[in-house]
Amino acid sequence: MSKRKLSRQQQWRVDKVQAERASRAEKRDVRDAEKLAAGEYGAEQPGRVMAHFGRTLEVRNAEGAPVRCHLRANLEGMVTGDRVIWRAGQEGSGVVVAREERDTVLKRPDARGQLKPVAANIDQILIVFAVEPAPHPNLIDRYLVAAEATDIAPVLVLNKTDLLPEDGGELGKLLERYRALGYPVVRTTTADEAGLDALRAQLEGRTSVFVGQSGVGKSSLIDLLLPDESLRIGALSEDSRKGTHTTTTARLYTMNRDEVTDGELIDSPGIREFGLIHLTEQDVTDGFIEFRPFLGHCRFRDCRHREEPGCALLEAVETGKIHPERFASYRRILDSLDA
Ligand SMILES: Nc1nc2c(ncn2[C@@H]2O[C@H](COP(=O)(O)OP(=O)(O)OP(=O)(O)O)[C@@H](O)[C@H]2O)c(=O)[nH]1
Ligand SMILES: [Zn+2]
Repeated sequence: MSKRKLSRQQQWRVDKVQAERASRAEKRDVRDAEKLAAGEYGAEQPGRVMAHFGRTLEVRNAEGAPVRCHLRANLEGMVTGDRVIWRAGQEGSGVVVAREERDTVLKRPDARGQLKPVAANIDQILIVFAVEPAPHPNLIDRYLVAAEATDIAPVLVLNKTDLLPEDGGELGKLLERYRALGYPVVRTTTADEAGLDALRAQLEGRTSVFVGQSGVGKSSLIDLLLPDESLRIGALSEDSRKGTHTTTTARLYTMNRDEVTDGELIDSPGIREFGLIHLTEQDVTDGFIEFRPFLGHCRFRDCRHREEPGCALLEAVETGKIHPERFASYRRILDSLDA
């Protein structure tokens, strides 16, 4: 009895809080609508979301300057990288009135395990690995599968090439295998001036994210690419001092060199960990791009490509059209899903 009463009271409180929130949002929307109608906001213009803090967005205007904007109440779920339409208000702030269609979207599971967008309009995922700690080929394949599932182009970045033996070693051979599959491969080292030249060329004119296991040098690379580092680190630590969640939300950085904009990075701790997310068996099969010509050609329609007679994938491995190590890696990733 008392339990039911309590829960009814709780329900009442929840309803009240929600009603108040809706009413506030509605009032703000009415105010916005009035201001828009009264011409208090400027003309519609394009912008890009650089960061977001709840319903407040940092939007980059056409001149590249940041503008603090709020969202109209009917808009939801903006993420860093979104292209938006906004209108300037008074005192340098603005209001976002629409979101443009996304080319791509990167998702991550939230605390409840549901996939949520974290960044949009990314052109390429840079999978960083290093001579030290050496990558397990299985790990590279896992990242590639996760990238293929997003439709964002993956690029392999081998860092710490200063530690590579003269002949390129095993890693050199491994890289050639991925290059033969059609993946771009870029070599970097933070140990010499020209060590990032190839990477810079790959980043030019595109929006990129860096992913990869701990210790491969992601921070070192990003620090060199964004020499305005003190600003970046300052912003992060200031936010964490305030105890907000800002450090975990993604931010878009523009790389400026000699006054020329040569590329954009979207970065956050969550994005760096991308690739170790949950995958389905279908994602894994689709993520091995060289399997594609053989899929659908197995004798049995429900072939799981284990020991089935007439398996087109196993035949392709036999005849050397699929590398046995890639196939073994495929099996290992599938087995890890079952576990
Ligand atoms: N020899 C060599 N060492 C490097 C190079 N790049 C980075 N390092 C070193 O590798 C270590 C790890 O670099 P980080 O940049 O912290 O790696 P990270 O990927 O950001 O690691 P997490 O922050 O753990 O995700 C540091 O001691 C760097 O100085 C390189 O090109 N050559
Ligand atoms: Zn098969």
